[in-house]
Amino acid sequence: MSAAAAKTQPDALHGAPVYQLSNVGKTYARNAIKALEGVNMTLTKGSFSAVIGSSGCGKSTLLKIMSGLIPPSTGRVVLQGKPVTGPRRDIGMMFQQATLFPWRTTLENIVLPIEIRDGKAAAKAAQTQARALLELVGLKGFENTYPSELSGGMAQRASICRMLITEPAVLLLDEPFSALDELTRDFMNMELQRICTQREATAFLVTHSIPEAVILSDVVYVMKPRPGRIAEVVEIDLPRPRTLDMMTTPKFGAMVEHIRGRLDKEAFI
Ligand SMILES: Nc1ncnc2c1ncn2[C@@H]1O[C@H](COP(=O)(O)OP(=O)(O)OP(=O)(O)O)[C@@H](O)[C@H]1O
Repeated sequence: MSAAAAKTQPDALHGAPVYQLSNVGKTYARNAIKALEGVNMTLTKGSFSAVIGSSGCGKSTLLKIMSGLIPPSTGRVVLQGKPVTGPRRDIGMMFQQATLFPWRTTLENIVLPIEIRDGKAAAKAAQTQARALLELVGLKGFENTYPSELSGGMAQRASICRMLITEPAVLLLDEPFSALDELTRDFMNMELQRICTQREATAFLVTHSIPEAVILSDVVYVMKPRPGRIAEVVEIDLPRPRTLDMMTTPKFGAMVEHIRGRLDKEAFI
């Protein structure tokens, strides 16, 4: 077998289970498309997982079900011991675009989830925490800046703060840095790793990039389409913290090649 350890169930991750998906399936009633079938997955505390697969294999459907935005047709999703039946406070999400409100300062954008949830006074009280988060992501001094004055990478870093302000148990990341140039994206991925490690966050990333999945993850789920399913679970046993230098090592290359070989051709970038 190649350097990538192909297994049906990862055993290097012994943390407490945070997210548990059992036999999750989804058939869209409108067109009877079976978008997902028999998905079983356990994310453990502090682990970083990525899902990779060709366009239309069900990645977004999986993320929507995990976040409680849509219900599964079959199976169960349990987060921190409670079934996910709708959007939840302990789930943080991040998307491709930063989606900051242009009329609010960086600080005001970051405390917005608190304001929506608990009101203006709570949002004001959360400003101290927001300032600490801005420092964590290297945006100290940009508290009163408006989004139009931030670069793409800075805006995404502000989005990370907005996601973290509610202290979610899990981070669901839908290609958060795909709109950024390659250098910024690599840098942001290392930042993401640092933040996740520091906060012991459990993260789940949807990506089209095999190297990105490998450099960030403890486990990579390879999906196949029609019906969308997990074809293989690949454990990534590179040491932590990961560094960009690792991407040039033979071991990293072997893992990328292994996953590439498991994917349909249209998944390549
Ligand atoms: N709301 C919907 N109604 C009906 N069919 C849908 C809906 N959303 C997705 N599908 C179908 O379900 C399948 C999986 O779609 P999904 O968006 O989950 O794939 P994906 O892996 O995220 O794709 P991409 O990488 O292109 O974003 C596709 O065949 C798609 O056409």
